[in-house]
Amino acid sequence: MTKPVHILIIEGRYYNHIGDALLEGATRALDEAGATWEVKTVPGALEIPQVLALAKDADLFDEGGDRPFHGCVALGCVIRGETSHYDIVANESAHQLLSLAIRHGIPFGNAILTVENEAQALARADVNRKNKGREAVLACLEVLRLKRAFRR
Ligand SMILES: Nc1c(NC[C@H](O)[C@H](O)[C@H](O)CO)[nH]c(=O)[nH]c1=O
Ligand SMILES: CC(=O)[C@@H](O)COP(=O)(O)O
Repeated sequence: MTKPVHILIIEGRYYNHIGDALLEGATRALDEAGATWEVKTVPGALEIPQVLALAKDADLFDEGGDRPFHGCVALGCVIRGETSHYDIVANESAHQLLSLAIRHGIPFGNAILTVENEAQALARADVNRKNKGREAVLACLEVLRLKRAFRR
């Protein structure tokens, strides 16, 4: 029997209520796909690429492993403040995550919201509205499907 797809969710919890909604959307989508997952929680978006790098260094994406991860989904929310810090957190988190994903062939879906205000964040996290947690899961699973197809 083939093992179910196993996904590493790394979530930044800078805004807890937004995080709850993103995680609900992501895990529901994984359930529907018959996938399993493990969640690692960090304070903010800038810690998410660090954890993905550490997981890669620990060989957790190695298909030969006992319980490898087949992909990664990042959840988080960056809301613009008064200073330029927003640009660093928003751009660096996305850039570093994509770089790691591409360099190491890790199927990856990004639901780190980058928004102007809380209302925009709520609309995008809410499972009954834009449901970006789900969108990131579906993107990750689609890249995994293509990765496997390329190897055949
Ligand atoms: N302002 C936001 C942050 N900032 C925190 C950083 O991500 C990081 O935790 C801190 O600089 C310590 O290294 N993080 C978010 O996820 N969202 C924000 O809006
Ligand atoms: C995106 C952020 O880091 C943000 O919360 C920072 O706010 P500020 O620019 O007002 O310090």
